[in-house]
Amino acid sequence: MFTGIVQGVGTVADIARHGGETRLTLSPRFSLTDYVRGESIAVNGVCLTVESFSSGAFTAYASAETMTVSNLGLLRPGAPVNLERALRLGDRLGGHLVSGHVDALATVRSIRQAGESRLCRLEFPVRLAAQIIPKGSVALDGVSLTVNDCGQDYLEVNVIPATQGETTISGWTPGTRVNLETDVIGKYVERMLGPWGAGPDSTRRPGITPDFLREHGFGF
Ligand SMILES: Cc1cc2nc3c(=O)[nH]c(=O)nc-3n(C[C@H](O)[C@H](O)[C@H](O)CO)c2cc1C
Ligand SMILES: Nc1c(NC[C@H](O)[C@H](O)[C@H](O)CO)[nH]c(=O)[nH]c1=O
Repeated sequence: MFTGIVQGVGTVADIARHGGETRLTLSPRFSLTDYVRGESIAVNGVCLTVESFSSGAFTAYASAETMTVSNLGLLRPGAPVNLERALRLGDRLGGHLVSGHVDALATVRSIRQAGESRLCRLEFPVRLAAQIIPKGSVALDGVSLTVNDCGQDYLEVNVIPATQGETTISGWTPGTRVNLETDVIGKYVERMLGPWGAGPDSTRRPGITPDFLREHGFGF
């Protein structure tokens, strides 16, 4: 688990393709020394397992699925990535609970300056709409952000100067593809509500209607 409080940026040092799978070598641009083989590190919000490490870099092996679902498949040598080590029990939960399982790619549609902040609007697949709510949290490229505003296929986040300075978000431009992880609690709530959930219009299930109640013995 992670919290979406990115610890620093790293550089993609090497990309070695093995069919659809890929071995990534990543160099943190900050001090990261006490690695443990097998530990989890979120790279742009994608949970990866540390395979090997040296003083200035570590390697992780990404599956074909991971490379397809996330933007790791779009990276080129020299690209910057957000890095976060796994949450240690007892640490402050400064962001929100992030699993490191990316749900989909979102696309940056517009960026507006608002004072020193940047209002970024991104488009996401409609199937995720029920899991994204105003003032809820999302992880975008592994960064925990509050949803300012949202609709069926878009969300807007306000990126403050500190976050711009400590993450790759300063490099976003319209068209940038970003890893989106929705709030894990929203996923469970949606699943538990099952057929009664309020999905997006295109997938809406029947809901609790007077007819539904009558059919199930709640006559009135
Ligand atoms: C603890 C943990 C470790 C993971 N390690 C890897 C890994 O080494 N390589 C990989 O391709 N995917 C790994 N994944 C899955 C990966 O994060 C996932 O496929 C993408 O986030 C897309 O959903 C891991 C997931 C978790 C939760
Ligand atoms: N919730 C918002 C944040 N949170 C802080 C970032 O997650 C953090 O700065 C980053 O992970 C680097 O450590 N930042 C915002 O700009 N906007 C938010 O809504």
